[in-house]
Amino acid sequence: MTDTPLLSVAALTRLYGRHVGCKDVSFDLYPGEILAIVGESGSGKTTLLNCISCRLAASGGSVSYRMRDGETRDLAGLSEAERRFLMRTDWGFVHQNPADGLRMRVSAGANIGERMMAVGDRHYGRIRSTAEDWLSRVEIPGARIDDRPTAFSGGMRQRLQIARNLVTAPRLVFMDEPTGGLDVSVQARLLDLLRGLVGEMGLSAIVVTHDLAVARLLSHRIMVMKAGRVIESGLTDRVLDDPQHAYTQLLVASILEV
Ligand SMILES: Nc1ncnc2c1ncn2[C@@H]1O[C@H](COP(=O)(O)OP(=O)(O)OP(=O)(O)O)[C@@H](O)[C@H]1O
Repeated sequence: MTDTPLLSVAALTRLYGRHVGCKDVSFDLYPGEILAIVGESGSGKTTLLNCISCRLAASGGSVSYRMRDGETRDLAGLSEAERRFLMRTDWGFVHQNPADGLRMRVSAGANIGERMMAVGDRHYGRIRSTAEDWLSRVEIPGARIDDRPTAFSGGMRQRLQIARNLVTAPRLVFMDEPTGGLDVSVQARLLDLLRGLVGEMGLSAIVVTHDLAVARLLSHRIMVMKAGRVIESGLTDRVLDDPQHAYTQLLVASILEV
């Protein structure tokens, strides 16, 4: 990890009319760091993730990002084309529902290949062999390369979505409940896989989850949200083993319905 943050979020706020989505959220994310955002349903996790990742306009505050050339830019100042380029090349976004992050009507290989082509790769042989390699990294048999995701199980679809996102070696990956819709046994395997890949590639990630076990396994740091605000943050083990805020104590004790 370096001394310069990859991402800096300052006083980020999103209102829906008079209703608070998230308010005054500030934090830095360093290269190689995994941050989990936790909190009960409606606490503002998804709103915050979408504002940070430029999928939703903020009502106030700022997000700055250190680009590949080393320059830190305020994301609100990027042109639409620059923002799209950043999303395609330097960022990944893993949705809870794989159908939101995959193209369901094209083959598994093409789902991976498309991302490579978006960053300029045009060599068919290399694209296909890289796609094969990534399928095996996410434990999908190479023989399924020409199958569409519609023919895959939920767990396989999610693993394909992960491969599609990671194949271009993004520097920052956003994940919204990445194990959300899966059976418990499938979740555990997927988490192991995800943890291995993220660690191996030294990625930075922001993971939204209502599942503290996911936060415990994946993240270095945790931010606890309630009613749109961050009420506690710190190293994951510290926050989960010794929560300071009464709400976090309830969350950890699983007394809250999350
Ligand atoms: N499009 C919208 N219009 C109005 N209010 C919204 C909208 N989206 C979210 N909200 C409100 O903003 C608050 C935060 O919602 P958000 O979806 O970010 O929470 P969350 O923690 O991600 O919840 P969940 O875990 O259920 O997805 C909630 O009170 C929600 O009702």
